[in-house]
Amino acid sequence: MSNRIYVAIDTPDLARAKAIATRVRTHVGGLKLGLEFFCAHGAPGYREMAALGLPIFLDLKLHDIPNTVAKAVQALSPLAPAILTVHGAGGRAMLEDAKAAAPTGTKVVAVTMLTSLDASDLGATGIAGSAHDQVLRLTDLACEAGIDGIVCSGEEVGAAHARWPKGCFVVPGVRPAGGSVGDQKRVVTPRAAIDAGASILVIGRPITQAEDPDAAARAIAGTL
Ligand SMILES: O=C(O)c1cc(=O)[nH]c(=O)n1[C@@H]1O[C@H](COP(=O)(O)O)[C@@H](O)[C@H]1O
Repeated sequence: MSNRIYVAIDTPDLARAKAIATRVRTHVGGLKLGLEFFCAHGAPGYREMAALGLPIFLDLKLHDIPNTVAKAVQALSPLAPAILTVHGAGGRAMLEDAKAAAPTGTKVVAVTMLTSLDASDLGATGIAGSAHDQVLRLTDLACEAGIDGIVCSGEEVGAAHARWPKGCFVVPGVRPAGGSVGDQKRVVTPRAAIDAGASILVIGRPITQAEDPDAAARAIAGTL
């Protein structure tokens, strides 16, 4: 089975982004470029990273009215990312239109509940109930909208996968045992996420902030 780790290249520094990607490339299955990188470098930076030869996960977490999201996805289409994120909370029509606008080879996945949030954060936004319930609600919505999968934490991925066996399940908020969690709140180990049904692991700081990113990526891949 191919390597399921996408390393999150969260930096505005293009030279550093390339250096990290080049160092870890043999131990990961792809690169994730998110808001920090894309706001700094846009499509030209994306293309420089894509030239390194690994699949690219473009994580822009699009969330707006259906027409705006569909036009944004269309504008990104020449980049043909392997995976593209939108927010599930954007609603069914937004998800359907995002998928319709995406190129055939691009998986569109919906963020359910950010891994940096817990139930009390959810309550503060006016949503009662547990993280588990919220993730499953948005999993059903994503499945019904006909997109390719969801993003959730390792705590919910087992239940979400059981509900949607053919979905693609992206799990960030992953930490090797004992690793610093930083701003993440719903965290599991890489092995636990895979055992529970994750299709793809997104791992950033445990690799990119390590003294030796190459060794860190190799060590994590070795646990899978
Ligand atoms: O969509 C994502 O990738 C994402 C969703 C989510 O709920 N939580 C989350 O952390 N992410 C991303 O996953 C990466 C996690 O980075 P680390 O916490 O450094 O491993 C970041 O690039 C986040 O933007």
